[in-house]
Amino acid sequence: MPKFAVIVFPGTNCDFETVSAIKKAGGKAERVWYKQGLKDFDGVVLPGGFSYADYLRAGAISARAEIMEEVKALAGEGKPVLGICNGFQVLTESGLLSGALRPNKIPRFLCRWVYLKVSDTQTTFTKFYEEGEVIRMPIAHAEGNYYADDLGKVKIAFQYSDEKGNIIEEANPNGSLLHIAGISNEKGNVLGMMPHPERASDKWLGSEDGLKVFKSMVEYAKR
Ligand SMILES: NC(=O)CC[C@H](N)C(=O)O
Repeated sequence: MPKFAVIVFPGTNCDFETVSAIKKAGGKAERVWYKQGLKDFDGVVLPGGFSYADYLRAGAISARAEIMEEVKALAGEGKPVLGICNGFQVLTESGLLSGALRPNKIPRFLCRWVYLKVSDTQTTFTKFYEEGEVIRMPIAHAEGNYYADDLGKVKIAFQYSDEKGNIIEEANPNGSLLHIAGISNEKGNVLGMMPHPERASDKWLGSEDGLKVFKSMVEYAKR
């Protein structure tokens, strides 16, 4: 059974839920304090939260922690690396994914449910979805407005949409370029997303649409 490290920085707050979601998806998962090493893991998840209280820019300080060198090495080996919300911010700040997460268009913290269209089912984290599938999960961020000068090095995995999958202005909560909610690297083994799939991993949470992100990742890591 593949084993995943869920990295905890000072201020991370979605680590326990993320561990539960990975376990529910059939994997093993452990919380790993950022000062610990990353030995014997088949993949890494950088969970959401307020690491270093979003000081400077969200994710900027965590991205410079030593453990990120190990995460880069692991990504280079083709292993899965998933960044959720603050984790996505850490991935762009560390250069593992290109682009940046700017403050939301209306500069305030947004906490609500959104619809997403699955735009790419070829990544390590989206294989269990159908092309164009519309899913529902929560967002909770102040800096989620994805921007990149050049989209040449990324693939769009998730886009904000309406209930029917239409990519319209009103469905974009934060002003992100091309309504981007999640992107991956070219290989598809590093993915960052602003919405929280772990908060949509059980019916009693209001949706279990996010579970397939973890199932896809676990299945991939079994190979
Ligand atoms: N839920 C989160 O991970 C929040 C990320 C970050 N603290 C922000 O507000 O943008």
